[in-house]
Amino acid sequence: MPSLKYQAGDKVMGRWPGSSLYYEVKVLGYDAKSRLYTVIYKDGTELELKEQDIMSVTSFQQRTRSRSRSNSRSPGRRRSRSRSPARTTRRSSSRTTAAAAAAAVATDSTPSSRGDKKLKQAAEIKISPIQEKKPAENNSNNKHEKKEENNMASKADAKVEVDSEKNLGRYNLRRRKEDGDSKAAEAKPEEREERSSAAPPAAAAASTPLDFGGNIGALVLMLFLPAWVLFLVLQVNQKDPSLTNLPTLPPLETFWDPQALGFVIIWIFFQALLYTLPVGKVRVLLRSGRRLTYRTNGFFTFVVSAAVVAAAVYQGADLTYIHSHFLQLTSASFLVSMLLSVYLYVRSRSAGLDERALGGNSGKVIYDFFKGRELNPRIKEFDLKFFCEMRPGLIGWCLINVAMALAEMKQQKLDAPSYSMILVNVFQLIYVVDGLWNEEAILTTMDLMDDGFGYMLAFGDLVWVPFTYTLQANYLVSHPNPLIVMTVCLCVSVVGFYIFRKSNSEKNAFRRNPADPRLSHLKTIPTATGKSLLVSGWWGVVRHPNYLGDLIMALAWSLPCGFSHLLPWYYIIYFLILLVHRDSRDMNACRRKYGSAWDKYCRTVRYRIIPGVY
Ligand SMILES: NC(=O)C1=CN([C@@H]2O[C@H](COP(=O)(O)OP(=O)(O)OC[C@H]3O[C@@H](n4cnc5c(N)ncnc54)[C@H](OP(=O)(O)O)[C@@H]3O)[C@@H](O)[C@H]2O)C=CC1
Ligand SMILES: CC(C)=CCC[C@@H](C)[C@H]1CC=C2C3=C(CC[C@@]21C)[C@@]1(C)CC[C@H](O)C(C)(C)[C@@H]1CC3
Repeated sequence: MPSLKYQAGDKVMGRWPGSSLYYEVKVLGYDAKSRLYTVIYKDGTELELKEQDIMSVTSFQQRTRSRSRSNSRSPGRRRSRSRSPARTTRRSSSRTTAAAAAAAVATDSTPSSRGDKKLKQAAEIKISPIQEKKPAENNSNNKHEKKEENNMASKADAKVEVDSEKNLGRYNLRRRKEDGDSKAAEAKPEEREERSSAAPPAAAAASTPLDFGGNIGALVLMLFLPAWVLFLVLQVNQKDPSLTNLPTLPPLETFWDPQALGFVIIWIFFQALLYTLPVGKVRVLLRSGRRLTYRTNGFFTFVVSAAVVAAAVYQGADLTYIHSHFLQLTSASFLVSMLLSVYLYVRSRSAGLDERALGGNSGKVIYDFFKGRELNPRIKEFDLKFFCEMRPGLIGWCLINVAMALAEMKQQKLDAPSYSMILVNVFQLIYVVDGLWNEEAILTTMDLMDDGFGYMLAFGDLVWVPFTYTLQANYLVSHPNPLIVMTVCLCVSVVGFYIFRKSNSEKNAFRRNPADPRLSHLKTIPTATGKSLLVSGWWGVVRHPNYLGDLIMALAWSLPCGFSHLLPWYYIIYFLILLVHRDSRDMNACRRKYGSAWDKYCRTVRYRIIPGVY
């Protein structure tokens, strides 16, 4: 390994996955493809580690010394750390000693005397080979596994058993059964949150295999997506929209309207202002040693926005401007999303390695620009990705829908919006308000956890969502459709929403606090990161029950538009493609994160989105 930081045979300190504990390890080799070092612990346990999880012994000692010095200077800053799954605070057990653990050093901010004691306790790790399980044991009904996992969830201070899975060279961490107590269940919510977030950092220096066909695919998408939005926006005004009846391109100057740009900017700044107000709960996401705080005041923002818009209408503002200047508003938003993407790319060049997303850190300019390099770009505490995903476009979606209802009344000379328009408005309003009400759930989604913030999300949040998700309402303005299947629409919507909400809440609650007594009936699979996977309940039916619910809702949004044209059905077709692709991206990401535990989950829960079909 000539040009590598660590050479085979080097004695170094290796971080234990999912924790902040470092152990003395010997480097065995390096795999250039996966960019992982194979290291061996003193007892013979082998693991694969990223470069940033390894440190030379000297720099480790310097770091530990300087930390304990600064800690002894500022005792007020000490805090008890319970987030690591490998961390234990219990008395030593004769069954739980390991040579590897003897070298363990806690790197957290504890004074050295206490640190030594903690060290010993942290060393209570048992390393034993996993038995190859018979297929029957892999079954989700395996009570033993369930019990073990429940213990794991409910004990922040339980001992950890490290099992080596010989065939794959991977490891599972499991708490031991007999260590039952309910400390974690009693812990304060903030503490629980920290604990359940104890996964290894998602950000890393290395990149993952390229999605979307790499540079070329990203370039094609970057050109295709705005062109497609333009196509839809022009199509929806056609009397008879169809793939064979293409719209004519308007003169270039019609795209540009400074007033429309002004409105877009005012809307974004207004949303940004509301986002910064100190209202709502503060949520914490732990990422590569950083504490990221999020203020979840989405619902409040929605209510204030609605009140301000209502007041403006009362004062004589004409919301139908949005319908009549739709093209200009779309191009203005596109311009803003482009500028934002360039800003994001430029600032990502100075982002630290641990602040970059795995997916957009390939070194290929176009691909990285598209996917986004920085995971959670922030201006001070202002999180750009979280804000863009949850505020201007999402709330703008409802504003546009209301404008379409008013435009329909104006165009069709109606005293009230049509039933079809009301249903589309109400269904989508519920979807958006639900998203804002459960805003903290977004912190466990792929976008926040794994994807960088670049063109894809900037364009998606600011252009795609507000200007294409409103297509059904926009279509109804000039294509009235008498509603004959009201009850069917309502039933489909309720079923979809129920599945969507229940499954998302189940996963979110589990990720926030695996020891939640309301989830104690669920079966889980432990993984080497310390996090577990739900294998019963909604997540035992299919691997993405939330996508299933979302798709069923999408059906309910198109039904009120009737069957005269394909255009209002475009959303469900697009959404199916998006979610199938998203599902495979997530499958790959989870396989990388959880290794054999993920394969086991997939063997147990065979279908991805639609039970019995896919
Ligand atoms: N309207 C729209 O345009 C869109 C809506 N959505 C909706 O947004 C929501 C979020 O979607 P998305 O972020 O894609 O995906 P998910 O919310 O499904 O998040 C996927 C993550 O959940 C965790 N996970 C997966 N399986 C399990 C399991 N068995 N037990 C516990 N955790 C598990 C994994 O992360 P980890 O283990 O690290 O926690 C995985 O990476 C969905 O409801 C989706 O329908 C999504 C895209 C577009
Ligand atoms: C084609 C293209 C540019 C794709 C970009 C994808 C984005 C449009 C979507 C990625 C994930 C999203 C989510 C929502 C909106 C669409 C995007 C941004 C979401 C905010 C909608 C409301 C839901 O309740 C939600 C909060 C679960 C959801 C989160 C994911």
